Amino acid sequence: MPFDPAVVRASFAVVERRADHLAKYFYAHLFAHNPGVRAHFPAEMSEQRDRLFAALTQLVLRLESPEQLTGYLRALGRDHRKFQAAPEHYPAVGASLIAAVRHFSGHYWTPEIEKAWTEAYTVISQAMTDAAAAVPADAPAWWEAEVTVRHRAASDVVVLTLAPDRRYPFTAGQYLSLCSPRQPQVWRPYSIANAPRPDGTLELHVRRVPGGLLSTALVNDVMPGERLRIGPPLGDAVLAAGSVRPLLAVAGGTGWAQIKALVEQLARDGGRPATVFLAARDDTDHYDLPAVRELVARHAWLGVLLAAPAVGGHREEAVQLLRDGLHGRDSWAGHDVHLSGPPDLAPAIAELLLGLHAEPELIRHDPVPVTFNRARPLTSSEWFLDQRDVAWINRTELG
Ligand SMILES: NC(=O)C1=CN([C@@H]2O[C@H](COP(=O)(O)OP(=O)(O)OC[C@H]3O[C@@H](n4cnc5c(N)ncnc54)[C@H](O)[C@@H]3O)[C@@H](O)[C@H]2O)C=CC1
Repeated sequence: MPFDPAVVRASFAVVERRADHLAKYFYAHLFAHNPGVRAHFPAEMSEQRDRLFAALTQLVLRLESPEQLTGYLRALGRDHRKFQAAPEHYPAVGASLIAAVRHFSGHYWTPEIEKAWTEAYTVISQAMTDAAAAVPADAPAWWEAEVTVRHRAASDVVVLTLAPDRRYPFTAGQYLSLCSPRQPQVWRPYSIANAPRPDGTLELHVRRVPGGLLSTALVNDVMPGERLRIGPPLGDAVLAAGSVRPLLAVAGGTGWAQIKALVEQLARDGGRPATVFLAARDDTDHYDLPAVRELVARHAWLGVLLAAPAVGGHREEAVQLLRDGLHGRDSWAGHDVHLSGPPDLAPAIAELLLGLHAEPELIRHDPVPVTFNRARPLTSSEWFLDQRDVAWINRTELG
């Protein structure tokens, strides 16, 4: 490896708590030095700030094992064609990223650190530009897709059917990114909720997120006949090739979308024992029950357990119900495990299942977004003041 990941990580730890300021500085630097790039970003930048910057820094910080990231970076590079990202944009973004970290590092910044960041970023951008360049010239950077069906499945959830304008090859379990002309340049990921269909249509489950630009437009405003833009399929939380193991899936909320696609694919493949836990905030939040019942009625190998408290139940109650349900079995050894839901679900449920003998290499889920450690003290004096549990020596006991 040309650079030392530990150097990069240690240097980021110095500035991590100021991630908000870093992100602002990063975009200000990028747009000031490259005015043409501004048009590639949404008009409203507050939500965007966290995204690109967080994604970038997380990539740099995870570079310990570039071979693990290779597939991901390749997919990311192909996906970025939808932003009309050109090779010349990559050095511009890298320069602004490094300028931001340098600015907030103060006297901690050294030529060695700068070299490590530069080399780490080069590995990432090279992998992404190579991947974009390797895509056949006639392959689309994005697809146009018409909304053909819109079904309000719960007060804040819609199930959309999209018809892409060209063949859209994907594997059940993958997700795509979506953009509406109602919110230009705002791309958000959604799981494809079906196995590939002969008519090529795609099902998406969208919950309105408070303050969410795209989800609000999709749930409130988008109507059949409207056109959306979709990026290439992403993600590798697909069924293990050739597996005959029984399957356990845990879905929270609209995380059901991904699991539904996997169940459909299992059915195509002839079926094998599958247990699905479907968790929701409360009974009324189970939004796709007719489809769930139909799948269960049709496939004897499929069992679905609904876990949701009565209306008015707390989130903790919902989480506990799911945990109790999974504890209903002493061992999940030998199961292919798929987890899909809010960001904290996969790590929490994976940990619980490992305690119930699930095998780590058989657990699959989409990457979990990492949040910055804003609690990290800025200076050594802050660190000292932050230590609430000072282990004072109790002289009477000593005596
Ligand atoms: N729409 C889509 O295609 C997909 C959405 N997602 C994600 O799914 C999430 C769905 O959000 P909501 O419906 O608002 O979910 P939510 O926050 O209401 O959670 C749904 C249920 O999951 C369970 N749960 C949540 N966290 C848990 C934990 N730490 N341990 C155990 N159980 C837990 C609880 O039973 C909870 O009621 C979003 O974060 C979305 O990004 C994931 C994959 C696909």
